[in-house]
Amino acid sequence: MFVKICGLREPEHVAAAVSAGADAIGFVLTESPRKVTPERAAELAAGVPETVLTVGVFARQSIAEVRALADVSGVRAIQLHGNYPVESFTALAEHSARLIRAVGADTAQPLTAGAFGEDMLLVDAPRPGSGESWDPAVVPSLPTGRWLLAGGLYPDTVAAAITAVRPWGVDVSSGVEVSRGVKDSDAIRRFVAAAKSSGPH
Ligand SMILES: O=C(O)c1ccccc1NCC(=O)[C@H](O)[C@H](O)COP(=O)(O)O
Repeated sequence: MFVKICGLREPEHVAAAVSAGADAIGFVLTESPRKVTPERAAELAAGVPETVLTVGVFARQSIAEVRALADVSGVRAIQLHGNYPVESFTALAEHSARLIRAVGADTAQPLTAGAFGEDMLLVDAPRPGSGESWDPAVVPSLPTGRWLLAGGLYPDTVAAAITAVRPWGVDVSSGVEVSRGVKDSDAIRRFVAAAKSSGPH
């Protein structure tokens, strides 16, 4: 089970995620209580093993801005929220080896992992980073393949969610926080352990 911990802002929480066995860590480079500067993301990512994917999270920014922020931060992957067309992914594919396409579970589009050339599809609540969950029963067809379940997951609920929808991976932000934008190392460890013990992909 691939596990991404998103919205990290402090070195101790990066260390907690990496030592717990997270596969990816996210830095929010767009408007959010979790926003960090690209320079801060670069500091936080320094020393993170290459086996852990560092992800820059973007929403409704121009591709030129995404490129510029990704360059300064040095993230190894780019996560795009906000109905970007396939051309945006094509343009960024030359820039970054790994792309994550984030969509709301309420999208009218088919949930097909890889349809835009992305490495992973992230199916999220309509309001990203809100801690709100969504009901898989209202989605006509869940994806197969490399897709991440996100939205309102917590250390105590992630195992049941994995059992219910069998994603390839999971992503969390609010569920490992003590207050909005403030992460908790113990919750990060508990989340990773619960997700990893829920079996393979
Ligand atoms: O986290 C944010 O504040 C954010 C802001 C704007 C776009 C995306 C954002 N987060 C993206 C993520 O990958 C979150 O981890 C994902 O939406 C799940 O969030 P949560 O429900 O809080 O666990």
